[in-house]
Amino acid sequence: MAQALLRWHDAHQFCSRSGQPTKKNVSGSKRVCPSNNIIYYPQVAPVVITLVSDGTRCLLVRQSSFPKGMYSALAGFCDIGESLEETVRREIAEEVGLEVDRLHYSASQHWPFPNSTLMIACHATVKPGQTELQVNLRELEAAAWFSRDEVATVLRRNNPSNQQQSGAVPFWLPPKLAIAHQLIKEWVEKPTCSPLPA
Ligand SMILES: NC(=O)c1ccc[n+]([C@@H]2O[C@H](COP(=O)([O-])OP(=O)(O)OC[C@H]3O[C@@H](n4cnc5c(N)ncnc54)[C@H](O)[C@@H]3O)[C@@H](O)[C@H]2O)c1
Repeated sequence: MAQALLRWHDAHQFCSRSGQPTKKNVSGSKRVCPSNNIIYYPQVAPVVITLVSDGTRCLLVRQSSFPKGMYSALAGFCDIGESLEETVRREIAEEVGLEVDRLHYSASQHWPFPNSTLMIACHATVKPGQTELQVNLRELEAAAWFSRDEVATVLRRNNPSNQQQSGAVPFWLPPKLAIAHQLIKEWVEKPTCSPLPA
């Protein structure tokens, strides 16, 4: 958190209107341009992270930038003018070609890597008959459905070095501090996170 704020100050040394140096206030909560009094506040970008389920399986994805073997939930930045629900539906359609049936909020987290984001975690369901993936390979390296048992096993042994030794688990999940981990754990532990359509 402190590092994220320091990085923001470092990147906002000059006023974008006057080009003059900006000044940090005493608490570090903003910067002001002395020549025109424009105030700059630290920015936080909203990002939705969604665990998609078809009722019995969940969808995990990987990007080529992820550490080797790691799979996670689907994340994406909110575009200007979008509601969180619209972002979730758009990202899932764009990245894996699925249509969201139901959606509910789980939790949120400030994530400072590499810049400040507010992660908004949700569970989404798709209809059981509509689970065929069309993976957007410009965004993702892979995406696949995993059963509750498979994910529960990986969560129990979620340490990449353990897995290299045992070779028993084919992938691993984000660490506990990441909201992606909490979202996946919640789905494994609470079957109500993925209600089937009535
Ligand atoms: N805490 C967690 O559990 C967790 C899990 C997954 C992702 N994340 C974070 O969520 C963020 C987004 O994840 P991702 O996988 O989409 O990331 P990404 O870094 O792959 O970004 C995807 C694309 O979004 C665009 N982008 C970058 N910054 C943007 C901004 N401020 N506004 C709009 N678009 C922007 C860029 O074109 C980028 O290529 C990253 O910062 C990532 O670290 C956190």
